[in-house]
Amino acid sequence: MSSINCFRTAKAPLQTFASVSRFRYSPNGLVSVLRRKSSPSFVTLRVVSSMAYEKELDAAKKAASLAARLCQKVQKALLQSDVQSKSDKSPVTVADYGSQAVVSIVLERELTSEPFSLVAEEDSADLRKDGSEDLLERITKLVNDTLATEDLTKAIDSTLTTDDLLRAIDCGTSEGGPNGRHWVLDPIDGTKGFLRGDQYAVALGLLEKGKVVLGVLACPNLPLASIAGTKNSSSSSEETGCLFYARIGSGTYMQPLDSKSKPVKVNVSSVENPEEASFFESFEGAHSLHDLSSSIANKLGVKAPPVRIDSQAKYGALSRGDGAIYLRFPHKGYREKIWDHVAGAIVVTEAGGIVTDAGGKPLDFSKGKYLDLDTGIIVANEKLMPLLLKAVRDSIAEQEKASSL
Ligand SMILES: Nc1ncnc2c1ncn2[C@@H]1O[C@H](COP(=O)(O)O)[C@@H](OP(=O)(O)O)[C@H]1O
Ligand SMILES: [Mg+2]
Ligand SMILES: [Mg+2]
Ligand SMILES: [Mg+2]
Repeated sequence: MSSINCFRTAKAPLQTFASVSRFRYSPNGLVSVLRRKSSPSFVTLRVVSSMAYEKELDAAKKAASLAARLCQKVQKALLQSDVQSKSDKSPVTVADYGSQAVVSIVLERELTSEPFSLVAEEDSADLRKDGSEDLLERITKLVNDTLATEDLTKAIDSTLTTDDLLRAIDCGTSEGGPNGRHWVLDPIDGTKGFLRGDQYAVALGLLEKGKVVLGVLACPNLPLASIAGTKNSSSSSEETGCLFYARIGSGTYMQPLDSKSKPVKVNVSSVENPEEASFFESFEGAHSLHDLSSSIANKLGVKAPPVRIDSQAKYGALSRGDGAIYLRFPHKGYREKIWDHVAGAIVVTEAGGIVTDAGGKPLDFSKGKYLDLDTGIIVANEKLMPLLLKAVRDSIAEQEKASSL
């Protein structure tokens, strides 16, 4: 077992190190593992910096909050004509495109010093088709109005043209992958929830060499108060609008979306007895096998009915302990996208939760746009996870046996 002198900043110049192998996470921030040429078994962990990604996080919070402001405006005035159905039949709205443009413009202006790679859900193909001119004008106006409400460090020298808008939307065509730095954006996660007037989120994360290093979730319709015990949170009349954010090694925080009031550090539920636990799942039965989730919950001994809400707002609610478990089992053949989970995953893990696939493997965001995983995604705290994994295994085995008869 190689001895590791933890967290001493490497004194020797880098060339004496044979290799700087993969990054590791530590309470002190991102560390790199350095192996000396002279004694490869002796490694030095170098704290890359406990303040790593601070300016990226500030930019991400600003971008997601501004994009959420645009979405709130559209949701309020949502006209049926704003709903376009993309070739893949999922409804896409003016706000989806506007939100993606705002995020890429703000990130590019706030982080000028580095190459900018964005993996995002939307692209401009439908907006470039004949007959989309009016829609394009409306989105451009919406984005200009939204940007004008914020003093960006690099002021926008002139209002955006429709070409600028298309370019901003198409910034998001990176494929991601295991090398370098990639922003990952879902401009509106939970489009169906958005159209229904329920939960949705602007979800923005950052990958460094395939690992999530920061995430922001802007959840305009999520109540600031806990939604524990509610069925799907949309009936609440309390103050709504939450911004969750997390940076590797630095915990998860939540603040009201529209105010500068002090953020509070949040932690996942500490429930150890499954009978006292509650679980979250997709509102949409088309997105997750509700019967499998309920059989797992029964096996686990969970008494409370599921809380069904749209989008990664579920990860935000879990990070502050509103529920203890999240179960997501897509129907056969569906491939999860990384933008549906990057931001939510780190918001939960930095709040003390565990996010894995149904086989207990951590999610691998380094393989491009898709998450190839075993069956589904499960989230719980450290105490419940072993029990949950067993209940998942047993339920899936039962279902496979029943379907083979
Ligand atoms: N058949 C399916 N199975 C699982 N997820 C699906 C799905 N069809 C769409 N989704 C994804 O589920 C996301 C919403 O998650 P949730 O079900 O938790 O609300 C959608 O994000 P968008 O709304 O950004 O398209 C979409 O990417
Ligand atoms: Mg979609
Ligand atoms: Mg999504
Ligand atoms: Mg989306």
